[in-house]
Amino acid sequence: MNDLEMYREQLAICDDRIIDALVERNAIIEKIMAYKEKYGMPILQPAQEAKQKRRLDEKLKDNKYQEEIQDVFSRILRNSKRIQARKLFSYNIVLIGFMGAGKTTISDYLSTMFDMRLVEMDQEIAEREEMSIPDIFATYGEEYFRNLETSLLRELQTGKNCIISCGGGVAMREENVTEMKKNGRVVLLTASPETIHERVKDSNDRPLLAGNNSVEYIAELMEKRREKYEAAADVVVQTDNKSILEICEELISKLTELDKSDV
Ligand SMILES: Nc1ncnc2c1ncn2[C@@H]1O[C@H](COP(=O)(O)OP(=O)(O)O)[C@@H](O)[C@H]1O
Ligand SMILES: O=C(O)C1=C[C@@H](OP(=O)(O)O)[C@@H](O)[C@H](O)C1
Ligand SMILES: [Mg+2]
Repeated sequence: MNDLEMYREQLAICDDRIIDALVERNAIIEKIMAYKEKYGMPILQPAQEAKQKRRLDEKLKDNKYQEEIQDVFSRILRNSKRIQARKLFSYNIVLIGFMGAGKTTISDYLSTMFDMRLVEMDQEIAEREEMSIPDIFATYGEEYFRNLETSLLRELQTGKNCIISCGGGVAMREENVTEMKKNGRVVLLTASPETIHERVKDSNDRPLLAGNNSVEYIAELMEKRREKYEAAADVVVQTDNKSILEICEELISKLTELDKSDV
């Protein structure tokens, strides 16, 4: 055997060790998940994730291949998140609720924590139309926007394990709710009119609130929509005075409870 062949054999042995380590690592991930479930512990532990990262940074500080190894670990972490997500959610998570309830914020956080695909409907529509939501309303009218929402939602039913952040009006159409439920569980986020007002009062990207941005108007529109939101929801998470992490934990635990009661 010449040297080159010998090195190639050594490389193959190394790869086998990496595979064995990854299999072992993934099995540990599953054990951690089972442990958290058994003892009712929070699934998302950003502080632990940060601690793990600090440990790696320290360990690789003077390593010649620091950048390359960090890159591999970022993928390993992403894949661990996917393993968790696939185990927890075999469906789309669809967030609905009034403007300012936190659909965009919560979806964004969840998609990062579980490395799940995220579709922010407002953003997707604005990108496709090459126009902001207020401009779409002003140029083509609300009905046109609502039709775009319906066709996007239909299109999204080909996938699973995706987070769909709806615009606040999406759940008002019955046909949209039928679409959401094909592959998804529907999570309703709620907040009081006062909280909503506090959250949205300085924003200009919600045409329905332009010139109407008061607690009274919000309360009135919310009341008109309430029945449809509640009818569409599989689970409800109230968000007043709660942190993003608390809301996400509650959402996860309510969804997993729902799955247990389904079987
Ligand atoms: N739980 C929360 N606590 C404090 N502020 C929040 C919370 N959830 C959302 N926000 C803030 O409220 C505003 C509206 O949130 P957003 O996610 O855009 O709501 P939606 O998509 O439901 O309209 C944003 O500025 C966001 O940072
Ligand atoms: O409630 C609504 O009818 C709307 C909510 C908005 O999304 P957010 O709920 O994310 O603000 C956006 O889709 C549009 O301005 C209409
Ligand atoms: Mg939003």
